Amino acid sequence: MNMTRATMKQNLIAGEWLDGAEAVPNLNPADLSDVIGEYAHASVEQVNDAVAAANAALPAWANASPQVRSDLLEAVAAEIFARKDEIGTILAREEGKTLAEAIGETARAAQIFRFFAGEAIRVAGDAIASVRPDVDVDVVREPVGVVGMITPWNFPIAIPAWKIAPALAYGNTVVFKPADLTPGSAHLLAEILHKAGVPAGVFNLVMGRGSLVGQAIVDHPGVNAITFTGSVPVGRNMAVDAARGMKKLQMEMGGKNPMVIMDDAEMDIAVSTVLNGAFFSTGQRCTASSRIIVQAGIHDAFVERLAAEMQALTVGNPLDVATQIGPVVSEGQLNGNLGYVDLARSEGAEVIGGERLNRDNEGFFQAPAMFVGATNQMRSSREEIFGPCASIIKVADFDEALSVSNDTEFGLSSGICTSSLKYAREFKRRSQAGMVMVNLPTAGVDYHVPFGGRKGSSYGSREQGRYAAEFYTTVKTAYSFAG
Ligand SMILES: NC(=O)C1=CN([C@@H]2O[C@H](COP(=O)(O)OP(=O)(O)OC[C@H]3O[C@@H](n4cnc5c(N)ncnc54)[C@H](OP(=O)(O)O)[C@@H]3O)[C@@H](O)[C@H]2O)C=CC1
Ligand SMILES: O=C(O)CCC(=O)C(=O)O
Repeated sequence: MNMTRATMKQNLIAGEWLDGAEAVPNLNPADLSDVIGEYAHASVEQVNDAVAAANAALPAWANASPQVRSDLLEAVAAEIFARKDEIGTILAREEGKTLAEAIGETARAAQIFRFFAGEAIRVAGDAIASVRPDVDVDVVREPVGVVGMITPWNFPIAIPAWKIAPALAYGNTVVFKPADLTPGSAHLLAEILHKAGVPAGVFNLVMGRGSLVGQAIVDHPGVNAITFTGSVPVGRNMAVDAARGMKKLQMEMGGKNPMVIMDDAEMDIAVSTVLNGAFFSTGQRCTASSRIIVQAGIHDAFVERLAAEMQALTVGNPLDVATQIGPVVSEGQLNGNLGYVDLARSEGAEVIGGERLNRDNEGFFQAPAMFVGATNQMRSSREEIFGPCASIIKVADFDEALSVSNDTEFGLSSGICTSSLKYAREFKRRSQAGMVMVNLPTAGVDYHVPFGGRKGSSYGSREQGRYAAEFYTTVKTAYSFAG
């Protein structure tokens, strides 16, 4: 590999760009001959330095005027917007989603920074009458402190944006570890924050493996709060470690999201909703529809239409404009997906699609898959696959559809396609999920409203929108007696 130190992307610690303990090349999952860059993995000592810098920078940033914080976030938003094609191209190359999806995600990151530029100047409290005479009670929101952030590879700029923007808006300082598979978009975001003038130590980037760099952040006594998005197993262990250190914690994890198709659904809407929700972004969305629960009367016609349209999807290089489905993010993830395809078959489902596809330069391509005739008891219908695979489960009526849809350890997103107001209303009320969609895909959410789930999918308060303040601020109740 013809790489020089000059191309290496460094960590940002205390306002300085620094080499790490080792430099690791990152490859394009669609084309293994494409080396996107060489990224510096931070050492544990560097994590300690980043936490120290974040603590040192905290008092000044927490007391900076809201206008200063707002201006910074606005500048970051403007720069991301201006460079969205360039950033989107790196994102598509490192993660594998299509260029259109990658540019769309980048624009969404910019919108998130712009939204929190506004929120920074809207931090409000309460003046509450005391039960005692001549006593005033003020309830104010203050920053939580140093926030450690650990993010996954599947939304490598939007998820960091929806953690970093509110953290900075509310006066916190940040130590951020992006996913090892997708450091490129995170590094560009760090460059933009630095260029926009984020004070030294207020924002720190430490790249590297979760087991080392991520764990060092979670275990560090100088970190006050942890926000994590990723898998359930990693999240479970992290929760124990964070609780041991008495840290505030927010976690968004997996899903096995149901999409109910009722007999009275509009067929075009049902098919396009499932194509998008189950297979776009290669199914690599925690909000992806992975259990399609179909009422008996529409089942066969729906399956026939969906199979035809799924098989017509163009799988290929994300940089080709004709591509609708890019590669799986890594060989490990691809092998996991293929294992679930075999499992579904062995459990008795009829598998349509799902095979590995050979393309130039040994990319990790897989045909989207439907597991027809699945039951909700099959492991392939219960465990998160995180790939372009959906179980198709036939049910008799609305009550069975609702019961199957809630019969899962997860509770992130759910949906129903129906033309009945009664079913739509009942589903919205009784679905055990944090986000419920009617005639819309389970994935693809707005950037300014709460995001998060229930049961095994989430822990702690919501991300995004004004609800993010719950995590990124702590409430102080101040009493005063004028004498
Ligand atoms: N609910 C939600 O909002 C979302 C949930 N997800 C979930 O994320 C998963 C896919 O993402 P994936 O990146 O594979 O998830 P992982 O849980 O494997 O990794 C997530 C992040 O945690 C890091 N990490 C791993 N081990 C540790 C550790 N011991 N201590 C601290 N950090 C650690 C990873 O580092 P490393 O760089 O080494 O991988 C990565 O940065 C899916 O299960 C998906 O459902 C994804 C997006 C959104
Ligand atoms: O569905 C979305 O828009 C975002 C969901 C997300 O963050 C994810 O799937 O990882």
